[in-house]
Amino acid sequence: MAYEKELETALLAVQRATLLTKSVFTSHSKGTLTKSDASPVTIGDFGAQALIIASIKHVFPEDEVVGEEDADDLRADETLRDLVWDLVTAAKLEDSVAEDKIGGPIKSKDALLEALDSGKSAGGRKGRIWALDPIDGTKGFLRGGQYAVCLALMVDGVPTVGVLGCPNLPVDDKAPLDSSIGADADSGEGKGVLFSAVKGEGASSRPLSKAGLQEAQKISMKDVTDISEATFCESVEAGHSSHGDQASIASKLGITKASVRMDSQAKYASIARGAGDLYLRLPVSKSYEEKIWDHAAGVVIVQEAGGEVTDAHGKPLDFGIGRTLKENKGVVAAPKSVFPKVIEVVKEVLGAKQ
Ligand SMILES: Nc1ncnc2c1ncn2[C@@H]1O[C@H](COP(=O)(O)O)[C@@H](OP(=O)(O)O)[C@H]1O
Ligand SMILES: [Mg+2]
Ligand SMILES: [Mg+2]
Ligand SMILES: [Mg+2]
Repeated sequence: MAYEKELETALLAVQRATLLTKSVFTSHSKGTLTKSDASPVTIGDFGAQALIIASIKHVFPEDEVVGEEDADDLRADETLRDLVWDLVTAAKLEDSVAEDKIGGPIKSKDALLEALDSGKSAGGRKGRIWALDPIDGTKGFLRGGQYAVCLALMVDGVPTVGVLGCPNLPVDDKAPLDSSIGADADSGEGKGVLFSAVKGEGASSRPLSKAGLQEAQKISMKDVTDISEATFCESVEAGHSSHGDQASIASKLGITKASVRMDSQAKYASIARGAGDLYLRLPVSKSYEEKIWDHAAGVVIVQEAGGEVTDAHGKPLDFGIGRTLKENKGVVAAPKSVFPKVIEVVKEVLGAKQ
């Protein structure tokens, strides 16, 4: 199997970091700050990024990382730094062999800051670069809804290994999606999944565990024959994608079921396992550039589960031009069989607005 060590490292790193985020949700104040773009960030985001980068650098010291967060806020605030330090030292996998594989605990507060600051790669078309979103859907995380810990290895600008930790999705790949999934999904019995894919080798899911890795099972998208029966997923946040355009597209496709709204790349995971069918993310603003860490892992998982993903104009997403998808606008993901129909209608709806 290709990229075996990369996949194992990514799975263990994401598993450990996802446990950290759960511990923030249940027992700490979330230490929420507001970033310069007015979006929230928490001690969970900082802790998860530091732990994942430390894991990657332990196994693959030469690899670069494009990570969403950095250590500026922690360098400026000792109390915040101490909170994150307590979190990362408590987040250990119970299986010591697994924990050792990703380097064991972070050694010092300086090492914590260094790891957190090692996600500053500019990205690019050459070599091995990891794209990391320590908590995707921070707003969902704060609400007790869906969120995901997201990590992908890009090789020469192409997402090649992808892992998503989704603590609030049901373990059962067949569990039906309904609108409550995005609203009140706090982790309980039967929740918590790790999704993964390696290019050319299919996609899998496995239950999240506190120890080593559980056994995986293959996942695939649903074989949609009648598009009007499809379930479509979209963001909870109206500021992240155009609910209005998405409703028009669904209506033109003959879809009568309400959309399932959920935060984060849990949307990619949910369509990849066939719980939903389509993911529509139509832009709300002309100037916003989608970030590579918001999509890289989800895209390879959907592709390997039998789906196609492009931007709203039908252009392939180009992950090789930096930290953002600046040559693309919006995202559309669907099973291959119905993708041409979906993108035709997306173009129609966008065209009518010109
Ligand atoms: N105007 C905008 N358009 C599209 N995406 C946006 C946006 N503003 C923020 N985002 C991104 O939307 C992500 C969440 O996506 P979703 O709506 O699918 O949950 C955020 O990730 P973070 O939560 O990691 O910051 C953020 O990067
Ligand atoms: Mg963010
Ligand atoms: Mg994100
Ligand atoms: Mg994030």
